[in-house]
Amino acid sequence: MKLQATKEKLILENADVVIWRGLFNRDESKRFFGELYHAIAWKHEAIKFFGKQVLQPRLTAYYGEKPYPYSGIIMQPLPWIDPLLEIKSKIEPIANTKFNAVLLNLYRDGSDRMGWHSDDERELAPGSAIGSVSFGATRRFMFRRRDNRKIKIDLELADGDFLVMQGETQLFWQHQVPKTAKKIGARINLTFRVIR
Ligand SMILES: O=C(O)CCC(=O)C(=O)O
Ligand SMILES: [Fe+2]
Repeated sequence: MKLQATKEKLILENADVVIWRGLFNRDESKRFFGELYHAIAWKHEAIKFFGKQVLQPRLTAYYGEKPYPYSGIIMQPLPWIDPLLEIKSKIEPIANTKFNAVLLNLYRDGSDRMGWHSDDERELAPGSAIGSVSFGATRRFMFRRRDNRKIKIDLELADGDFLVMQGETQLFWQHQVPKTAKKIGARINLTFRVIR
């Protein structure tokens, strides 16, 4: 039987965040995780952090049609490959958006993470959707308000989940994937974007 994905709308002021739980079923998620793990040109990149070069606490890759300045580096895209196009064509009608690039993150274990940030680079089409697909280990995903960092919300992103952030979300909120002491396996995250 084909499981229907369920849609959750986050109740968050000055934000538009929707999560489709299990948009990719177990078998699809397992296949995509394996394909991406092997086919993606994962890199351990240095970024500028308070003027210093530091290695990112995760592996990354960037594919698509336009360069993207991110955390003090300019990421040059690699050309689309099949599994990325397959995922993109599944999520585009759901997000009602044509994406032209994807940033991928590989969290090798619980100590890999992504710190607080907003995806508000000028090169991102303002208000456009960011479509985030997760495969592998479940990780915590948190939002906090930019003008009052005590206001936080916490959710979990699991294998096959699809999260869409758009509208004013990046203007008012930051998000992060914190590290965890739990013994967990790898997670692959793809954030599809619209670059101007
Ligand atoms: O791994 C995630 O779920 C978040 C990734 C993210 O925020 C980003 O790539 O900008
Ligand atoms: Fe982000």
